[in-house]
Amino acid sequence: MFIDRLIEKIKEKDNPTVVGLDPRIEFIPVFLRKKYGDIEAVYHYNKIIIDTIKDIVPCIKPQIAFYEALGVKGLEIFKRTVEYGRKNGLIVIADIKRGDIGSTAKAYAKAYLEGGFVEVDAVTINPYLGEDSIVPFTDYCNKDKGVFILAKTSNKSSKDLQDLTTKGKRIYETVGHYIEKWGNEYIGNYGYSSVCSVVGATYPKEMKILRKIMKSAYFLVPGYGAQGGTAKDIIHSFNDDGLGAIINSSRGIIAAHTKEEYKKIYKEEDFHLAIRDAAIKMKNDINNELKRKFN
Ligand SMILES: O=c1ccn([C@@H]2O[C@H](COP(=O)(O)O)[C@@H](O)[C@H]2O)c(=O)[nH]1
Repeated sequence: MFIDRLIEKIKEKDNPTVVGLDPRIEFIPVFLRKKYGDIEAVYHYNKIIIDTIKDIVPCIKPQIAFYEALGVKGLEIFKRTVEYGRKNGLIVIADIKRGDIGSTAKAYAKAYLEGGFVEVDAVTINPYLGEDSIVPFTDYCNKDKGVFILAKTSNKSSKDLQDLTTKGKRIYETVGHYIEKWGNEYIGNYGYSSVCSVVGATYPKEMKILRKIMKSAYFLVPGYGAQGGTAKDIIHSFNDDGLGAIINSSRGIIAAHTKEEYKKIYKEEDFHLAIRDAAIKMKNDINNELKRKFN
């Protein structure tokens, strides 16, 4: 089951974090761009990142937008990146945020969870269209796949719709109840479901509320680092068993080498060492906070 595989990887690496592979050309060191050209360099940059973090991190989350923006070649690089990550033992969550009527959702699910385009371990889903747009994806939870459904997103405007109150509940709370219900039939050995949730690091108060509503949904928590979320902010995404969440950072890790503090230490050819340092720092910061809370 997807959720058991995810939890076992997190335990094996003692690391509840995920590295977001959201490449921008300007992050890629010039020596790689010169060697491969701007677009192909994206693949080699990703490959070096995967080689650099695969022994410490359980999971990667490539964001499809950054590959689509590069055209057909970009999509091909997305596919090769996913395949390279999985071949190297990493769990891959494709951040595709799909949401459409059931018959179309079925095609999206086939594209990503059955290998029509590329086979990943899990995808992100937007629940705005309701249950019949979700079921074509959750059906794959019986086939070792996972689904992460947006509940409270990390962006400032998430309040516009998600914080509205209807029937006495915020929309994000209602979504939380639905996610818990949709996940009931896919509970694994650790008591968590392969139907998971997305909750932004930038909303610790809402996160605490959602943790109470969703007892068995694992949380994917974006918004750490570049968007301002800290180890203290994300701590309520975890349950008392020390499980329940995986925290994402994209720019904060894959662009670490562009920050002054690392530029001082590493030359361009060693950019991957800055990325590794940043990934280890994130792991330690979160684990220290977890120890403070649960020990
Ligand atoms: O609520 C959400 C849902 C998804 N994201 C995605 O996560 C990463 C965050 O990137 P950073 O560079 O660490 O800010 C990106 O792919 C978003 O599309 C999110 O930020 N918030």
